[in-house]
Amino acid sequence: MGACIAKAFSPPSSFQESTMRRAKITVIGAGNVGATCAHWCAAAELGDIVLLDIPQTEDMPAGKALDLMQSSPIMGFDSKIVGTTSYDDAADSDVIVVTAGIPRKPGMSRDDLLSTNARIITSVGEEIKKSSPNAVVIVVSNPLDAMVQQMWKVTGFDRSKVCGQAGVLDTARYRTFLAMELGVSVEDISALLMGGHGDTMVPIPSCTSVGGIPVTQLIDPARLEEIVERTRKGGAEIVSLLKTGSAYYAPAAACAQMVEAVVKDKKRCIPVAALCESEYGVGGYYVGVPVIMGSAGVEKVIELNLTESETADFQKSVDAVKGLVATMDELLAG
Ligand SMILES: NC(=O)c1ccc[n+]([C@@H]2O[C@H](COP(=O)([O-])OP(=O)(O)OC[C@H]3O[C@@H](n4cnc5c(N)ncnc54)[C@H](O)[C@@H]3O)[C@@H](O)[C@H]2O)c1
Ligand SMILES: O=C(O)C[C@H](O)C(=O)O
Repeated sequence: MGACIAKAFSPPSSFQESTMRRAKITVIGAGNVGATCAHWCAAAELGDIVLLDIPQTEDMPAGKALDLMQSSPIMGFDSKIVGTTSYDDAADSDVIVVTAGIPRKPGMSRDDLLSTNARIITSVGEEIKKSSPNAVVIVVSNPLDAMVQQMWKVTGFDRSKVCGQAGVLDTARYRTFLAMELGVSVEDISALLMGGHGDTMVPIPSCTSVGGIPVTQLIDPARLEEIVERTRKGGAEIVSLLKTGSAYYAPAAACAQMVEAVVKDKKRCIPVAALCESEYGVGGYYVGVPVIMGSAGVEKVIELNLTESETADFQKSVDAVKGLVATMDELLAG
């Protein structure tokens, strides 16, 4: 009888000592956006995931990580997910998504989060600098453009390694509304929005098409402006519906797309909050622009020829970001 019992599987040592390793993805902030981002990244098997939150949350990150792991046999993924409150577990991450911070509630603007979240980003940035000096850092916390600027300043990382998620989400909202308007597949809509993650975001109609057809041939200017306006206020629309916080499914999916661009070196051409120096004459601020994103992070900022009115709107958006960064610097100095 004993001879029939199979021996416990013991992999050959070459299996155990494999030098291949999966990407290490850390998501900081295990709340709505963070946990959902971990979910999308695991489901797409982008790498092994560390879900990190503050010590006050005690076992919450471990609970969410274990719950996610237990979905793996059903969903069919082998990513490992660890929940923690210690940066030791996040050491030497390849990609870090930062969702730490408070979300807004109805009646608040993203800018109302500035003071609290700037302090949170400062402390998170100091930990990242120590524990994962080679990571590509994708900031999500709001107000986005100021938070990513602060993360870059605190870590001192190369500008290619620190970026912000906003444009992928804003563009996805725009594509969703255009598809709803035209009754076509979202997959056939290609669009670009630039500028800050706020009410001043700038649509670029010459870069918006439906199955290759310029959108301006399918939707009249007045209706298109209404759709753009709904997109600009897309975050507030979700906040007013949810009442307890802000959007997370689409934002988390947007983060996962950026993580995928890095871990698979996809060279995606997507809108990202990137540090623009001479580009677009911005002079050292983070703002949403089209970039090439791959394993090195933001590998190139693409400079477009904008029309006169697009340039004026983009400048207005950049000025709003500069004003917010100045206020943040004063708050942090005070
Ligand atoms: N850029 C975007 O497109 C976008 C989209 C959605 C949300 N957001 C922003 O993302 C942030 C998170 O939103 P949410 O809905 O996940 O909020 P949430 O409250 O559900 O989760 C935030 C988590 O961050 C944690 N946290 C706080 N301080 C921390 C620290 N120092 N270190 C680690 N973790 C910390 C909290 O404990 C909490 O679990 C908000 O600022 C929100 O405005 C941005
Ligand atoms: O609107 C918010 O506060 C969250 C996020 O920036 C969004 O656009 O959904």
